[in-house]
Amino acid sequence: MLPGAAVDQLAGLPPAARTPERLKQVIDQMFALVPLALDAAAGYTLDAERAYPRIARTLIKARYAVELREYAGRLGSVLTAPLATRQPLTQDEHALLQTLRGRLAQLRQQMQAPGEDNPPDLAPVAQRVDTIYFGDGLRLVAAIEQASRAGRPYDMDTGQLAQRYVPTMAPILTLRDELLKEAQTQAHSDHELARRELWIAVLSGAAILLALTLLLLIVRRRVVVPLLRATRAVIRLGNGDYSRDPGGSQRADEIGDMLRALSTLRNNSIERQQLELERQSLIDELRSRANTDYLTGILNRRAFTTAGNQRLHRAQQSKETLAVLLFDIDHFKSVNDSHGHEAGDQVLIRVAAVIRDALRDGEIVARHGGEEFVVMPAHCSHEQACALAERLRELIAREPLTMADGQVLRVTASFGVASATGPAAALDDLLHAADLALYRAKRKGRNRVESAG
Ligand SMILES: Nc1nc2c(ncn2[C@@H]2O[C@H](COP(=O)(O)OP(=O)(O)OP(=O)(O)O)[C@@H](O)[C@H]2O)c(=O)[nH]1
Repeated sequence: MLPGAAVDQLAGLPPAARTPERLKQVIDQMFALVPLALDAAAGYTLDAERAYPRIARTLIKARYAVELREYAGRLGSVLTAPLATRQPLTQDEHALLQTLRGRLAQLRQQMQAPGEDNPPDLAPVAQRVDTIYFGDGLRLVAAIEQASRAGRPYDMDTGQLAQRYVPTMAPILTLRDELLKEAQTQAHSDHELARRELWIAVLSGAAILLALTLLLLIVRRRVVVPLLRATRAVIRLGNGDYSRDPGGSQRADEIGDMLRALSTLRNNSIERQQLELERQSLIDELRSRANTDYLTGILNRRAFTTAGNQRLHRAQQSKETLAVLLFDIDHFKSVNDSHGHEAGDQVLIRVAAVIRDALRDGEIVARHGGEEFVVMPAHCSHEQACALAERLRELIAREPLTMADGQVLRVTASFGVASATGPAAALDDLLHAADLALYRAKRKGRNRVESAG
C-alpha cells in the first residue's frame, strides 16, 4: 500500500483505533520513501555537478539542505505518535531521535565547511537556519523529550507540534532554494563565459586562418612565384635561350640579388654568344678567304686541289670518269701592255664570271694561277668534257668585255681537256695531261680545244 493511502486509512479510523503501533507503522512507511527521494535528488545533483564542475560545491550544499530538511521532518515525525497517543517515547524512539540529531549535526557541519566558493550573501540565510531550526526547532524537540523522560504530560498535541515545529524548518528550504538559485546563476554566468570564450576562440581561429592565408599569398607572390620565375630563367639559360630577362631586379632582398645575378648571367651569356658568333663568322670569312681567289672571287688553286682530290676519290670509288678542263687566256700580256694592268684584272674578273655563270651546281671552277683557269665538271665523260670546253671557249670569245674606260674588248682562250677512270688516277697527272693538251692548243693557233691522249 502506498504511504498516502495508509495515512488516509488511518485518518478514517475512530481515534480509539489509532494505536501508537499503527501510527508508527504509517509514519515508517512514509519515511521509507525518504532514501528514495534523497537518492533521486542526489542523482540529479550529481549529473549537474558533472556538467558544471565549477558549481559542484554549491550543488552539494543544496543537496545537504534537502537532506537536512528530510531528516528534520523525520525528527519531528518521531514525536508524532507519542504526542498523538500521549505516551512517553520508547527507548527506540529516544535512540532514533539521538541518531537523527547526530545526522542533522553532521549535515550542519558539512554545510558550514569553509570554502572560497561560499557565497557571502547566503550567510544570513544559513544563520537563520542555525538560529531558527537548530535553535528553536531542536529546543522544542528537546523539551518534549525531557517531558517524556520525566514522565510529565506533554504541553502540546501533534497539531500544536506541527504548528510550532514545521515553521522552524522553513529557513532550511529557503537556504536550499537560495543555494539552487546561486548554482543556477553561476551556471548561467559560466555558460555566458563559455559562450564568450567560444566566440573569442572562433574569431581568433578565423583571424589566424585569415592571417595564414594572407601570409601564404604574400609568400607565394614574394617568394614562390619569383623562385619559379628564376628556375624557369635558369632552365632557359641552360638551354641557351637568352630571349627573356628574368625581371625582378628592382627587389632589395636576396631573391632580388639572385634575379639580378641571373640577369647578369644572361647578359654575359648574350655577350659571349655574340662574341662566339663574331668569332665563328671571322673563322668562316678567313676560311672562305683562304679558299677564294682575291681578284675573281672564285676558288683559288689551293681550294681546287682539296676539292679536286675529294672529287677524284669519290669518282674512284664509283668508278666514274673524272675530267679536267684547263684554259688560258690568249695573248694576255698584250692586254696588260695595251690597256694597263687594271684592265687586265677586269678581263680576268669578267672571264671568271662568264665561266661561273655557265656552269651548273657541283661543277668546280678555280683560278689556277695568272691568267689560267681550271674547270672540273661533275659526272662527265671525256667527250662531254670536250663538248663543255668547246661551249666555254665560244662563250669567252663571244663575250664583249667592257673596260672601266668604256672600251670594249674581246678575248679568246685555249683549252686542254684530260680525263681519267679507275683507281690509279691522280690529280697532278690529270692536270699535267690537261696542261700538255693546252700547250698543244696554243701551238696550234690558240682559241681552240685540245684533248689529252
Ligand atoms: N693584269 C694581270 N696580269 C697578269 C696577272 N697574272 C699574270 N698576268 C700577266 O699575264 C701575262 C702572261 O703572259 P704570257 O705568259 O706571256 O702569255 P700570253 O701573253 O697570254 O700569251 P699566250 O699564253 O702564249 O697566249 C703576263 O704579262 C703576266 O704579267 C694578273 O693577275 N693580272
